[in-house]
Amino acid sequence: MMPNSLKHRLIRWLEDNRELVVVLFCLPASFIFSVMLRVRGYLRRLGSDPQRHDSAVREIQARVQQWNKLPSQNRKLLCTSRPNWLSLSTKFFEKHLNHQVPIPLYDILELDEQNMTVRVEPMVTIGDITEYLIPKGYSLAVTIELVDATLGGLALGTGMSTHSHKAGLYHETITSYEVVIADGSLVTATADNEHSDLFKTLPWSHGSLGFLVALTLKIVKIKPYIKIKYIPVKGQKAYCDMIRQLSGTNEARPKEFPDYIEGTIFSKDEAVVMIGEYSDYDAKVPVNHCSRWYKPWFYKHVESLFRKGEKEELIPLRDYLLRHNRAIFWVVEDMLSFGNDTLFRYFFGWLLPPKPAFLKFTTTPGIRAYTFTKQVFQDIVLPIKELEKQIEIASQLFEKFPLLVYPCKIIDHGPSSGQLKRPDAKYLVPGTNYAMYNDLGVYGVPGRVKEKKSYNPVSAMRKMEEFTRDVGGYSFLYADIFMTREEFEVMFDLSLYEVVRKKYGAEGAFPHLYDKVKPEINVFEIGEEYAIK
Ligand SMILES: Cc1cc2nc3c(=O)[nH]c(=O)nc-3n(C[C@H](O)[C@H](O)[C@H](O)COP(=O)(O)OP(=O)(O)OC[C@H]3O[C@@H](n4cnc5c(N)ncnc54)[C@H](O)[C@@H]3O)c2cc1C
Ligand SMILES: NC(=O)C1=CN([C@@H]2O[C@H](COP(=O)(O)OP(=O)(O)OC[C@H]3O[C@@H](n4cnc5c(N)ncnc54)[C@H](OP(=O)(O)O)[C@@H]3O)[C@@H](O)[C@H]2O)C=CC1
Ligand SMILES: CC(C)=CCC[C@@H](C)[C@H]1CC[C@H]2C3=C(CC[C@]12C)[C@@]1(C)CC[C@H](O)C[C@@H]1CC3
Repeated sequence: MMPNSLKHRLIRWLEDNRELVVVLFCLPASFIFSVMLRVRGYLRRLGSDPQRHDSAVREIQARVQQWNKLPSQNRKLLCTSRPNWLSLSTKFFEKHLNHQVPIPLYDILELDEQNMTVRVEPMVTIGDITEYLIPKGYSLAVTIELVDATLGGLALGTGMSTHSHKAGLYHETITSYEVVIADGSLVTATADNEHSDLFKTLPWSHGSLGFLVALTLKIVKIKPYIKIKYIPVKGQKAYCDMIRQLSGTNEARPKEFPDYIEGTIFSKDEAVVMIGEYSDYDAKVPVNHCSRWYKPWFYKHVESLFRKGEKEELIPLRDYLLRHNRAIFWVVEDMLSFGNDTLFRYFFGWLLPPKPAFLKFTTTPGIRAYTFTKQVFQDIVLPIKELEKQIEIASQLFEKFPLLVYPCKIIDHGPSSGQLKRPDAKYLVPGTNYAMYNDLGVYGVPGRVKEKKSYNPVSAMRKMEEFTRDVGGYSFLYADIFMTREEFEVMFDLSLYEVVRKKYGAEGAFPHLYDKVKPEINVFEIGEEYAIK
């Protein structure tokens, strides 16, 4: 046993030298961890066999049927056995309190070039599908930027990308879900079959309605490059108006929209707006392999354009899609302040990013409390007409820049059409059935924490959530939420969801959505304890 004084000295040393610990321990360990996961993925692919899909699904059905035979007092609620640390959520849903069913479904089942769809098993990752589709000249209509996200997790959570002003949220690109429901039967839900109610409520359901065993997604034709134009803009109104105009929010809409739109807001008054188009090689435009290990972090490169001025570049498509991977947007900056220094990049840049799964795997209760009290990881879907207000409130509450803005179409599917409330009529784009929203991404250590100014994470986040509810927005549910159940039910429309839960026997079989996504820790208690007074 180590004496207490020595233990405290060691902890103190680790805290005072934490960047050294990140470089000498976290990054190499995370790298080895990633290699091990890659080898596991490779071995899994070697033994993969799409023909086995039906028998694997029968096995899942059999397990659910066995669960049904258990005496009711022994029946814990169902969830998948995917370990928590693999999931791209900041929370640790308490799987050990549930009955876990393995979903060993990792195969791409069928590419249908006629109908421009791909049928996949739910555990296929964004990394797998881009490796498969891009060489064939396709990509998903909404390709999320994190290689580890699974296509099933995104379907039952949500997803968005810089193409979402055209394609909408990820679930708008799903044409069918194959689901094992609570009695063990297999149903296929599409927009217009007898399970259309299930189809409408599976997005944002987080595994609270059944086990997803396959899904079919729309794909789009691509070109090898994205021709990207960076436009540095000064003045809040100027950059907000530009993003709205480019994404087609205003009545006077351009005929053609850019394929990709992104805004990175560096201060209240400065942003770089990026527009990208699919492109073939063009000798007149410089090529930037921006995802290579020695290249500046993407958002730093973008920031440098304030000095250099407007610019056009060709980025190979995969490099573009993974442009934010090495710095996890700007999350890594707060762990490693010198991570973007030239020398570090050339010698150690290949060690980045620390794998989110590794960060979760090594999270102790103390780190978990630290992560949600002294850091903020939030993506919030808000009406783009309120962009100025969003920036004002987020910067007041968190003092954290950059902020990420992705425009996103929210389609009005009519009354009671799923968990997403209908967009308010005042936000609808005239002459269309959709409103233009945007993701506002806030990531990292709030300025107030860095400067040791008073900061209460719970009241800050609750103010942000209140604003979100007031304007009819939605919080991404991978992130910590601070809402009570009543407030949650104001943000989301659970009317059809509750009907579907009853109809498909999910009540008493799967946890309720709110219970699935609320933080596993008492945020109010811990938030108070850690608040900077
Ligand atoms: C061993 C280790 C593991 C880490 N794991 C994660 C992780 O899982 N997720 C993540 O987002 N970042 C992780 N980090 C990075 C850490 O969160 C960053 O260093 C932090 O963002 C620093 O912010 P700051 O400079 O504002 O901290 P400060 O405000 O200066 O930090 C406040 C206090 O908390 C301590 N502290 C900070 N981070 C940790 C931590 N993770 N464990 C224990 N004490 C800490 C600091 O040393 C300091 O005493 C880890 C760092 C270390 C050394
Ligand atoms: N750009 C973007 O849009 C991004 C979005 N995200 C978010 O990350 C999450 C996706 O991460 P990922 O790690 O892939 O997914 P997760 O493992 O976090 O799964 C998300 C939810 O879906 C459930 N689920 C997953 N697979 C199945 C299945 N086959 N059957 C039933 N339920 C299932 C999980 O339930 P269970 O707990 O039972 O496993 C969990 O509640 C989403 O919430 C998404 O919103 C993350 C990064 C970027
Ligand atoms: C661009 C959009 C729409 C979303 C990007 C979301 C990401 C920034 C987050 C998704 C999962 C998040 C996690 C973390 C940081 C932010 C995300 C990558 C952590 C790595 C933060 C540190 C914790 O210890 C583990 C988290 C895992 C999930």
